Amino acid sequence: MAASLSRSLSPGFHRLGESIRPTISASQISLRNGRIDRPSNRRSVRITYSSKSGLGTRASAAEKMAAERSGNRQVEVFDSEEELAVELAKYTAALSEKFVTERGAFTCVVSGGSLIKSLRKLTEKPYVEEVAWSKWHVFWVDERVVPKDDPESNYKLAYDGLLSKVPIPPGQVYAINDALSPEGAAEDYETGIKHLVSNGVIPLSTKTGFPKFDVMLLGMGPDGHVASLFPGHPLVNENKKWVTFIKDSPKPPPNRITFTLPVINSSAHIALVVCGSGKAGPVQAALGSGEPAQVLPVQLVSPEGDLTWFLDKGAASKL
Ligand SMILES: O=C1O[C@H](COP(=O)(O)O)[C@@H](O)[C@H](O)[C@H]1O
Repeated sequence: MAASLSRSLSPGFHRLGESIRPTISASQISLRNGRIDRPSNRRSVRITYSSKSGLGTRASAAEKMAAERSGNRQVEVFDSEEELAVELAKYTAALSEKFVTERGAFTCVVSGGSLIKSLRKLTEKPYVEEVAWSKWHVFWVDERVVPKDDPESNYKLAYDGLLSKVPIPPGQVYAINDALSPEGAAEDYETGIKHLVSNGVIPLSTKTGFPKFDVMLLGMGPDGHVASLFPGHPLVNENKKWVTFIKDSPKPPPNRITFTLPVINSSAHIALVVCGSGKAGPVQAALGSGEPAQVLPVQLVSPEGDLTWFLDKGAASKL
């Protein structure tokens, strides 16, 4: 496992519970089995929903079990990506404070893609100075098996956009070994996580026996893929491994490793961050009344902890 950067220790962050939300008309939102909650002092629409997924009638038993998990589900819709980014930084910093206070470490899993740009506010004041970066442990939910300086590398994306700008100790940034084959890199990443489980950095879920990360900050592709789990691909059904590989990714590059759904769904918190009207269809399938031709991976994201959707108006336009 590789590491990437180093700087000094920062004091803890103390902003839990503060709230600044953007404006959107509640009349723009409707949701099957959902409830719109818009207190007068809030500037975004918050939707709390009781239906755990939009799986419809085609769901398998495993899919329905995932849909029955018990954490809170919340949807936040923002007027713009800029406003979403402000709130995402606040959410992430608050979770960092919570877990650092509770257990002295914060395990944060990131995806690649547009998510990283939406984390940019963490590199600005007050977060850059006040978050307890020295306690962070950073992982990738998926990674392309390419060199770390390749433009396709999720590590490079995160390094350039976030990790090079905040003082996380290099030994706590867990990149893949890109010198290995996809099979080897997946096995190596899983071995590294097992080591951190045995060290007590990552707990195991008492419900599932899979590693329980504090937060996963996930993006979603326009086809409804999350991590490198693509619609209709057999990897979606992997239920034993923690990390697996794909050599025929429909989105280039073809060679990738990815966390499996049981690991994703064992998380304490998941943020699904989705922007743009090009992604409104899968958002509708997961949260609204859409019935896609096949079950989409995003519909199977159902953590035992809390799930918060961060949507801009475009992504929420079909709700
Ligand atoms: O290939 C990937 O795509 C997804 C979605 O990316 P986006 O740019 O459409 O947000 C990303 O979440 C994943 O980590 C990445 O490997």
